[in-house]
Amino acid sequence: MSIVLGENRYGKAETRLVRVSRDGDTHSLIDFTVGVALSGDLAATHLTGDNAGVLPTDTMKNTVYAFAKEHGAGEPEEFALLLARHFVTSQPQVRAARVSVESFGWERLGPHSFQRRGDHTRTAVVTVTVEQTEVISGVTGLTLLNSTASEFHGFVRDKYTTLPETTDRILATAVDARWRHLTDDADWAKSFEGALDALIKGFVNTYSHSLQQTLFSMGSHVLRTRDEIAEIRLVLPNKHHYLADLSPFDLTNDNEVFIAGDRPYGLIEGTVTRDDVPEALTAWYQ
Ligand SMILES: O=c1[nH]c(=O)c2[nH]c(=O)[nH]c2[nH]1
Repeated sequence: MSIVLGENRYGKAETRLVRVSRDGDTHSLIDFTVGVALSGDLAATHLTGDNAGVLPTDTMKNTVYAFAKEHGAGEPEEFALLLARHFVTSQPQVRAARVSVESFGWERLGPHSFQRRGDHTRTAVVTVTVEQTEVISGVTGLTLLNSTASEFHGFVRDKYTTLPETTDRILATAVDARWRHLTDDADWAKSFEGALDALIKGFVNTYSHSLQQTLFSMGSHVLRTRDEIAEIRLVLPNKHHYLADLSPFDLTNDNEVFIAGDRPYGLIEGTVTRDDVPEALTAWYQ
């Protein structure tokens, strides 16, 4: 038996970047958390401690800030592409760079005043290898609720099943979605807004018999409306709302008073894809 080094990568996680752009008294704001992970010919440092091929993670962090000054931060996908391409083209031992960006929205309150938006976070993950580039955009924490138009019945029952069937329930989730682009060149802002709108419309306009059905409908709606997107992965927690039992107080409850559940929660996950698109790079699966 011999012991060998398996897959590895290294980088700087969660570099916090705020970039202010000044146009006279009117400022604009970009707020990113950036992750960099590099892989390639890095066996020596693991096997012998020879660091000749190791670009320090501290340098990666510095590069994020220097690029924000030199190039501006721009759209998350654009900034991630710039950084990933830089590491692959400037470091011969680096074969792949994965740059992730979480972008936090700030709503304008005045020329130089802002309010942090808490309703969702935009994400981008770019992987650049010597041969290929892959751009994944996404959203997390997009919380949606339909107070009706949701049923759940006809499911399997065994001796442990207690869940009552329902033809009218609250359906709520916090959407965590990632979608893979067909190319590395798009109007990223427009594409994101379009995909977000399609996800929301898909949720709102689906009469649901399960969160699984809603997932497929949301994903399909994105692919039908956005030609530049190859496939989409959705992770949807089922934010259960339980009907409160008001019978001890001689009160009826016609789907009006609910207990918002916390844990545990159902977790519905799925990919919706076009059947004619090329295979994803590994970044998709991480
Ligand atoms: O939409 C749902 N899908 C399920 O698989 C499930 N399971 C469950 O208990 N409630 C629900 N709701």
